[in-house]
Amino acid sequence: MSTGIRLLVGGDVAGFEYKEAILADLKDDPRVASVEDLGVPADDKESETYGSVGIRAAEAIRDGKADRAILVCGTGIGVAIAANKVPGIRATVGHDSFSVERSILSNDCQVLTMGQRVVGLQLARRLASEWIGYTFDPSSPSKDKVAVISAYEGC
Ligand SMILES: O=C(CO)[C@H](O)COP(=O)(O)O
Repeated sequence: MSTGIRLLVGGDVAGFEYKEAILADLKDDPRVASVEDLGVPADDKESETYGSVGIRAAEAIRDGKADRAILVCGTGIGVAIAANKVPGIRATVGHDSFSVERSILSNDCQVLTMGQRVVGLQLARRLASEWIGYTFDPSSPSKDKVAVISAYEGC
């Protein structure tokens, strides 16, 4: 089990309700050291698109201000595309338990994304909690596979 994760939770207007639910769930999770709400805020849900939320989250991780992020938009796709534009960041949509597990154990993803228009709320909450519980093993054979991507990016 991982401990002390500095977590970001964010999304666009289409992911607002799930973002709020996941934020509330993980705020008091003992595996999480801190949770920051990246928005969008309740009083200005149209303030940002999925692109800027995804990039902001990824840049914060790249800059060492957080360890991981969970991002929600309508499909999870837009925030994943945006976060993946930041070199060194590996983001993926995850809507099932196996993919969520492998996103850490195989891919060492720092960002999990989900779609509020795709999966039910209870599944999204459960997947978020499961994801927090996985830790990448740097001695596993997956390390060298992830390193191929990092080398391409120069990270
Ligand atoms: O899901 C989204 C992007 O992947 C976003 O929440 C909605 O985007 P739209 O369909 O372009 O409004």
